[in-house]
Amino acid sequence: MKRALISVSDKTGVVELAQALVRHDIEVVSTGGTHKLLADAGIPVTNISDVTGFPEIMDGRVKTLHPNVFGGLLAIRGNEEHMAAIEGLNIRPIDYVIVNLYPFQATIEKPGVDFEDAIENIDIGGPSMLRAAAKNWQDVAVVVDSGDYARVIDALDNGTPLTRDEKLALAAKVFRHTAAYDALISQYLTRVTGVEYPERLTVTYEKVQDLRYGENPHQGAAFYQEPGAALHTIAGAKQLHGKELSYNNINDANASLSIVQEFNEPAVVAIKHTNPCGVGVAENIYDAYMKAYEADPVSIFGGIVALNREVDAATAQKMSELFLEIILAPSFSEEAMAILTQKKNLRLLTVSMTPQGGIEVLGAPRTTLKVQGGLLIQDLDVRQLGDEDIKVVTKRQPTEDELKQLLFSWKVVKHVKSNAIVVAREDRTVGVGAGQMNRVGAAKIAFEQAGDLAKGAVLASDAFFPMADTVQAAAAAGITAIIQPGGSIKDADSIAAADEAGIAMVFTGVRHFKH
Ligand SMILES: NC(=O)c1ncn([C@@H]2O[C@H](COP(=O)(O)O)[C@@H](O)[C@H]2O)c1NC=O
Repeated sequence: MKRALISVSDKTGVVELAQALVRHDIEVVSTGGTHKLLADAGIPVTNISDVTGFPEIMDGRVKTLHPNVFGGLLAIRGNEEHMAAIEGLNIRPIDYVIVNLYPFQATIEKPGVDFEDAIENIDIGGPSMLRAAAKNWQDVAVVVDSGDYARVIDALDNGTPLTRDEKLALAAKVFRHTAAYDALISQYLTRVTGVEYPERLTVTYEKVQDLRYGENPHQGAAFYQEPGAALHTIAGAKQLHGKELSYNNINDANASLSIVQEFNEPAVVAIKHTNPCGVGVAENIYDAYMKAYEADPVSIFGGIVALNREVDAATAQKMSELFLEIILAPSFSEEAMAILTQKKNLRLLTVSMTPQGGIEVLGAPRTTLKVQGGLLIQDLDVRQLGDEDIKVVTKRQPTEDELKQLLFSWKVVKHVKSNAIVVAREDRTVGVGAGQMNRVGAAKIAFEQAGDLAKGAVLASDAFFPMADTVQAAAAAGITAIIQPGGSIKDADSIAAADEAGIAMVFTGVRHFKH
């Protein structure tokens, strides 16, 4: 008689599976809680203690860890020595293993999780059984995912046995599962022990969805999320309407979210190719949108717009006049939904607006960049300016109004690809120069876009000026105040150029490269 061992924490669907096994004369063996559930459902089930000859001990820390179990799992059926060994010891083969693990992830995601509770939720016996069965995959069908129960039931009921490929696929799934489980434990303990950049990086991501393609149609792609990805991240966003998100949509929406989360006041960000083409802040979301729109009415076309307040009817109406790929906001009013859902292709996403770098389960938020043969990983750039960072280096002090505009432009320039220059006026960008190989080139693009609006505007630069040319160009364009990190050996030249033009310039001592 064949044997199945069932030991599951998540008991979804397990009664139906056990019924099918029993229907086909397969003996079911189970551990405490699973045994009780199956017995209560009227299913004949053997207690694991009758197999091991031991009671479950130490609050379940040891229940299946026994040669009578592992011999039955690991014996290669075609190996005479193996079979003689287990037979001599009165160990019976186990042909099916259905196991899922203690809920470690759910435990560490509980607010204020207790360390002892987390440790107790590290499953030992379950992964051991899964790995043993998966190693012996040709002889043991191993099921870790309740989504695979239907196929096992079908195999039994319809006489379509699991194929070699299916059994190998089930085993591969097990090793992905146990590897991810251990990765999560190691990440948690890495955080608890305060190790910032461990000697070995063990991370795990879960698939959210396959994507139609990557950055270009000839590239395959999928979207994965961090376990417990928080609600305020793009992975935690909820899609209310529209076509499936694309690779570029997700990347752009992420960029828009990162910028809009910089602001506490009502703010709107329009994004093209991960760079902001318009950012506006105001007392209400409609005005903020109009500022972001007017910043660059050309580039916003086909763009992604993030708002940090509920989208109301008036703002929705205005946005519906344009072709946009995505609108992302904490919420949409009913009227706004009625207006925007008329646009079939427009994607509507809700995301909570907790500032970036908010609650994280597995430690400080980081950014990663895949390079050939490796991975660059760094802390997220969440450095905010304090009063102590602002150093006026020119003869002229910025006015209060200029300082406000400088701080606004500084928040934006941090999110623009380097070399980055942002030209801004009253709480809106008017020119953005992104991703240029030289700084003055980025400035020229920003001035050209700003046109006459550059006169009397302010300028932010993500890194220092290597020479005075950008300040001279700014003076010619009519810029009145500049914010930049400082730190060039030629700072004195830039300061002199600013003084000559009557420009007020502040150094922050903070650089915001973004590549
Ligand atoms: N210690 C052991 O020998 C052991 N054997 C199985 N488990 C786990 O116990 C859980 C099922 O327990 P129960 O059937 O009592 O509800 C499963 O998640 C299984 O992975 C064990 N628990 C933890 O390590």
